[in-house]
This record gives sequence, C-alpha cells and structure tokens, in this order.
Amino acid sequence: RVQKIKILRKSVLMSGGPGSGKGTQCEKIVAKYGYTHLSSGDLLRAEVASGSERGKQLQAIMQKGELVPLDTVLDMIKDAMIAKADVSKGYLIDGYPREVKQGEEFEKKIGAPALLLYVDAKAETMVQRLMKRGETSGRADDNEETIKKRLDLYYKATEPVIAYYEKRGIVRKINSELPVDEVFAIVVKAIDELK
Ligand SMILES: Nc1ccn([C@@H]2O[C@H](COP(=O)(O)OP(=O)(O)OP(=O)(O)O)[C@@H](O)[C@H]2O)c(=O)n1
Ligand SMILES: Nc1nc2c(ncn2[C@@H]2O[C@H](COP(=O)(O)OP(=O)(O)O)[C@@H](O)[C@H]2O)c(=O)[nH]1
Ligand SMILES: [Mg+2]
Repeated sequence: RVQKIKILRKSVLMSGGPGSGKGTQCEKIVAKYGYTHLSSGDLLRAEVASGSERGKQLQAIMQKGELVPLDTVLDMIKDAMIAKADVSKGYLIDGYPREVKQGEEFEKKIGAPALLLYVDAKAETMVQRLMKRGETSGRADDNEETIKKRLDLYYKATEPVIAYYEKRGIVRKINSELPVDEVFAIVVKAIDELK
C-alpha cells in the first residue's frame, strides 16, 4: 500500500489522438525527468512480436484499429509498474486509458494519477503525420484505412476519458500543432508544477 502511494505521486497520463505526438513528447520527458515510460501500444506490440498465441489474437484486433480487452492492457501496465517500483522516479503512461471504463479500472487497481497531459492536434494533422510515419514505421496499423478507424474510435471512446479527468482538475491541454520543442516547453511547465 505504501508503495502504491509512492509510485503514483508523480504519475502522468499522456493522452491525445493517434499521431498527436504522445510518443515524441514522452521520449523528451524521459530524457529530462528519467520517468519510466509505459506505452500501452508498445507493450502490446512486444507481445505480438513474441509470437505467442495471445500475441496473435492481439495482432488481429490492433490491425483493425479496435481496442483489445481492458484487463489485458491493465495487467500489462500494472506488472510493468510493479517491476520498476523501486527505481522509478515517476511513471509516464502513454495511450491508456482509452475509454472511461479503463480509467475507472485504473483508479481501482492502481490509483489516481497526478496529471493528464492532453496533446491536441487537428484530425487532418494527425492523419498526415501517421501517413508519413507509416512510410518507415513498419506498423500494420499505420495505413489509411486503419488510421481512419483509430481516429473515429479516439473521438468516440478516448475523448470522454479526458472529460472524466477534467472534472478532477488534473488535465493540461497542450496544442501539439506547434513545433516539437515548443510543445515540450509547455509540457515541462506542467510537470514542474507537480513538485
Ligand atoms: N490501451 C490500449 C492501447 C493500445 N491498444 C491497441 O493498440 C493499437 C495501437 O496503440 P498505440 O500505439 O497507443 O497507437 P495510437 O495511439 O493509435 O497511435 P500512436 O502509436 O501513434 O500513439 C490501438 O489502435 C489498439 O488497437 C489498445 O487496444 N488499448
Ligand atoms: N510537426 C510536428 N510533428 C510531430 C510533432 N510531434 C510528433 N510529430 C510527428 O508525428 C508523428 C507521430 O508522432 P508520435 O509521437 O508517434 O505520436 P503518437 O501517435 O501520439 O504517439 C511522428 O512521425 C512525429 O515525428 C510535433 O509537435 N510537430
Ligand atoms: Mg505512440
């Protein structure tokens, strides 16, 4: 129980649409603050890459741009958090929660995050960035059809998560149409306020 409080004091959720720049900002946060970066998408892709039976099921869901079952992702995040609990300076949870139900389960099983960084870009910007990323990412879901589905699901399921945390006053909305370093300057301000 003590450990739970310690690790959550500086836990940050990174939210925003596909291609909004979450991963890019997370990398910079890790470099500056040494936080433990847990990308739910990366954890899932690692499971797919392992070639396991579960990975095969996940791959089929992700290729369609749909959400994998809630418990699967939450357990992965929780295990990864516990594994780093002794050395972590704070957690940066990227791409989770994806729907309000996931947020509620996170609260129940892990606790209340300190801050939600919401990187916001226009739909057309996100599509453009993902199409460009798709030229080199090798990701099965960086194609026009799946990008459209991911965007639809984002507006339908994930934006309400931001509203859910807004009621608690922990959301900082950041315009990620700006150049990467300008976005990061705003991110830094928000994180420094946590201290
Ligand atoms: N909590 C999560 C996180 C990811 N996914 C699945 O993994 C895919 C990729 O997730 P992620 O890497 O977070 O992708 P996006 O946010 O769509 O894009 P990006 O990597 O660009 O952030 C999602 O479309 C979804 O199928 C999921 O089901 N549940
Ligand atoms: N111009 C511009 N491009 C960005 C910015 N942030 C990310 N990108 C690009 O957009 C693409 C998607 O970014 P990524 O960090 O993977 O976004 P995520 O899907 O939210 O994790 C990448 O190819 C980045 O190089 C930004 O602030 N400005
Ligand atoms: Mg990402």
